[in-house]
Amino acid sequence: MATLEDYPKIAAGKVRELHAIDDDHLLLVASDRISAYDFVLDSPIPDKGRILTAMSVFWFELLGDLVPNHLVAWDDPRIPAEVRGRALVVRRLDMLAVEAVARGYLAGSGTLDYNRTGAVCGITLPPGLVEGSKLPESIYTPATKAPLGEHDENVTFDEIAEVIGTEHATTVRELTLAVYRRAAEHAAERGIILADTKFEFGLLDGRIVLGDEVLTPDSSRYWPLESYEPGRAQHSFDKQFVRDWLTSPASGWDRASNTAPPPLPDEVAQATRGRYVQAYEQVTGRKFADWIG
Ligand SMILES: C[C@H](c1ccccc1)n1cc(-c2ncnc(N)c2C#N)cn1
Repeated sequence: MATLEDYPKIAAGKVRELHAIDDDHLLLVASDRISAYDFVLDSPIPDKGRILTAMSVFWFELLGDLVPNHLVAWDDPRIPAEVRGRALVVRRLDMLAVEAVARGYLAGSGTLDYNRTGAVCGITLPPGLVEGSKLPESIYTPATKAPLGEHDENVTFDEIAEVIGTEHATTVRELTLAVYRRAAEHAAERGIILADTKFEFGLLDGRIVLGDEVLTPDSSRYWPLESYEPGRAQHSFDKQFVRDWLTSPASGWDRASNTAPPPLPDEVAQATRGRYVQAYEQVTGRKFADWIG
């Protein structure tokens, strides 16, 4: 059985790592780390890596008829025991330099751009929209990847086409919107608003293939349908307990101080685990207890 040390680390994000298995395969590892307010917290959320990995596997299977993907295996002897259930064997792709974002609702940087310009990524939106507004139709709002810890930069379709070519830029836009719309419809039927999501695509033998994690609460905004109310920041399905505790007097933390947040109380970490489990079971109809690792 392989161990993680056998696989050289080739990339690291805030909460994930990417290792090389061989020339054609990578190991995509999800940790139990959680980030909030642009900080990676000291406190892990038990099983977060396994839950989000199980979610990606579900979505890859559900959406496989819309777009080919890089997933090779999730239960495989190449996966070290220490990361089993929170690691995927994936095909090595030639990644396209675009953060392929689809938005069905106005939030975050989308609201910021809209308030400044009336548009997002060059797409003019109707007047009168507010934080959380549902858009008349979902839109493609690509971004360029920023260095670790900085926010990606929203750009226009033409700016992306300059970088990856019009043909690939067009295919990425079509796939991003089609996959998001299908996923958002599935989630909405199960009481979860998928407000937006970010995909990464790569080339494999000249074909465009969906990579990375997909449609997880780390790559998407998950809002509980029952508390949806345009005009304010929406409750995060998974991160709201963490945000509420960190911004409460109980934490003793001052968000404006730009100092690292304190560790979470166990009950906040456990309640957050519960929200990830609930999101998984609500979206997939599967029991997390049945997942490996
Ligand atoms: C942004 C993301 C990342 C993940 C984990 C940690 C840091 C970054 N990433 C994914 C690849 C990548 N490269 C080639 N083939 C692939 N199949 C993938 C994937 N997935 C490169 N970077």
